[in-house]
Amino acid sequence: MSLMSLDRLTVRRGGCPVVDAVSLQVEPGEVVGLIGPNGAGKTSLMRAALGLLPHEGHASLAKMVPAARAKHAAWLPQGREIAWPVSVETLVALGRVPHDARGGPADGEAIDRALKRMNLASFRNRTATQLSGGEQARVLLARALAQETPLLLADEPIAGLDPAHQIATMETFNMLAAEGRSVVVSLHDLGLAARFCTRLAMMQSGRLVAEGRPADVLSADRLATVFGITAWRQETEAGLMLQPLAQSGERR
Ligand SMILES: Nc1ncnc2c1ncn2[C@@H]1O[C@H](COP(=O)(O)OP(=O)(O)OP(=O)(O)O)[C@@H](O)[C@H]1O
Repeated sequence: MSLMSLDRLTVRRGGCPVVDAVSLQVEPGEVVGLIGPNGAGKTSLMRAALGLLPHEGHASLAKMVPAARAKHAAWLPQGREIAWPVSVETLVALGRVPHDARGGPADGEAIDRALKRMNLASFRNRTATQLSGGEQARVLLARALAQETPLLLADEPIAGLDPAHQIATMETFNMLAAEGRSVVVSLHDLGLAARFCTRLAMMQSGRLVAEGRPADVLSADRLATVFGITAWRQETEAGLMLQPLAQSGERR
């Protein structure tokens, strides 16, 4: 059974479709990378999919009542503002609000798992607002992980993380997929998208222009016409290795 289903999802802003009739299914065990240049519509697509933006077409999550949706899908938005000077543990515990365990052992275990997954166990008692930008980003992702939902939607979760934590975060997404959960993640790092996503959905000007295996989606032609770049690319046993090299000037 699909964890998320979009059928001709359309979002209009100022009369223009910024998401244009996108259809996408997400099955259990997938890490779906949403890629595309700035302004392609990635954030709008995820927000509309969650019912956070007015839209046309069908979005399965948007149809759910909020209490059920919060148990089904966690959301990590692009904005990383932490408003209150609470401890890291308190902030991560907010991820348990949709569940009914009322601070019992099940909540404690979920919080521990999320802190461990984001390598934050030693930060547990630190004040969240006093952490570095990258550390705060990891805490907010831990809060989403503590929700322990079948589906996680994350908007540029590795932006601002150091290389080790970027890789660790992508590995965490792969671990969730191995457990039968799924992640939809927007990314600008095409190299990490190629290596760690099981499937890529490429957007351009609101439209889904390609979808499938990273090695198929990230063709030299699409890198030129959608992103305006050339790249070194090689298929290996570990997946597609890709390094952007230069602007190609061919972007349409
Ligand atoms: N509140 C708004 N009002 C009008 N237009 C908007 C609004 N928010 C976004 N847009 C427009 O919608 C389009 C898609 O924006 P969106 O944020 O979904 O793109 P994105 O692919 O996530 O971009 P980025 O990679 O830069 O984060 C852009 O052209 C943007 O200018």
